[in-house]
Amino acid sequence: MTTSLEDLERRATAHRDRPAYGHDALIACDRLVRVFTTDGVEVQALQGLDLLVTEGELMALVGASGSGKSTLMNILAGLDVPTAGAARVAGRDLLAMDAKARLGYRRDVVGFVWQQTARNLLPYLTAVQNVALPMQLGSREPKRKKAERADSLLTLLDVAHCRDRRPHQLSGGEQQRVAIAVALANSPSVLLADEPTGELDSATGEQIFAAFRTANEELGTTIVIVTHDQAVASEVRRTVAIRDGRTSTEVLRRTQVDATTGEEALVTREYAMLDRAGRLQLPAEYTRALNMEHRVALALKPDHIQIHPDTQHPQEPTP
Ligand SMILES: Nc1ncnc2c1ncn2[C@@H]1O[C@H](COP(=O)(O)OP(=O)(O)OP(=O)(O)O)[C@@H](O)[C@H]1O
Repeated sequence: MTTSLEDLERRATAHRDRPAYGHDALIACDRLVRVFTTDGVEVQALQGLDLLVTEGELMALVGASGSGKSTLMNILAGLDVPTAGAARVAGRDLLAMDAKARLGYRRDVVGFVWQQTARNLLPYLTAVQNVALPMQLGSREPKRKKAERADSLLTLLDVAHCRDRRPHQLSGGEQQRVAIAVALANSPSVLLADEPTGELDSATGEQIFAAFRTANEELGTTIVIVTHDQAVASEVRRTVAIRDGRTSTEVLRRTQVDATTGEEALVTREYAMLDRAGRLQLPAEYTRALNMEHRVALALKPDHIQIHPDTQHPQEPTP
């Protein structure tokens, strides 16, 4: 079959008119690359990472140590700049911001909660003073309004009783809940949290996760949590796994109501990410189970693609 000039023109027009990648996402990372060079040695922390997060989502990022999670979080937090690719958060281009725009971005667009409780709060300020501080640097609201907002955030996160205490007079869990209130002080579009339950026991970790859920449901804040905590990862609707500096698989969870019994059940489904070049990362446990290495056999079916081990097609002898 030959392709006419009209066909080519039609295809080119359709391609041009397609909305840009991630146009309706709040966070859009497109082939993000971050290379670190130390003593002449290059480390590719991010190797073309694609990630879309929609407004109002509460999602988790998981991955082995060194897979690039913190590198990604630092970029999204405006603390680091990618080497290549594109990243947009709430309409801001993270590669094109000058120092002033970056400062405004960190103050007004994103809030962050770090694993080390000590990094989140100033030790010589009380809880309510810690929450009020970003507001003083940020919005031009009257002082009374800011004080009211600081108190209502502490109440929302169930730490109103800690109002006049300094961080060392708070438990680890209370410190993290106050830290979430600080991160929400300037009503950011996105709240980023890097291992926020990492230093806490599992019961306290659950309380912290409940605080994130409250922030997401009550204030509509979009939340991205990096976690090793399986309990947190399995409570969110979407968990994205990062492997070798790329997003590899994604687990989506939804509640399904049985039509006859009316009972609710949680349905979980795992997906592999298809990047814009058509590359697919198969989960390591799948490829290991079927001894898939180097090459797999593909077959296109009407509604799916089959992937088989390369047993019928032995490897070409290497020269
Ligand atoms: N500032 C830096 N200079 C040099 N290499 C770095 C730097 N930051 C990170 N790396 C390297 O980049 C890779 C990704 O690191 P990153 O901290 O993003 O991983 P991670 O998934 O957050 O790991 P962990 O779960 O252990 O925190 C690692 O190989 C790390 O050694």
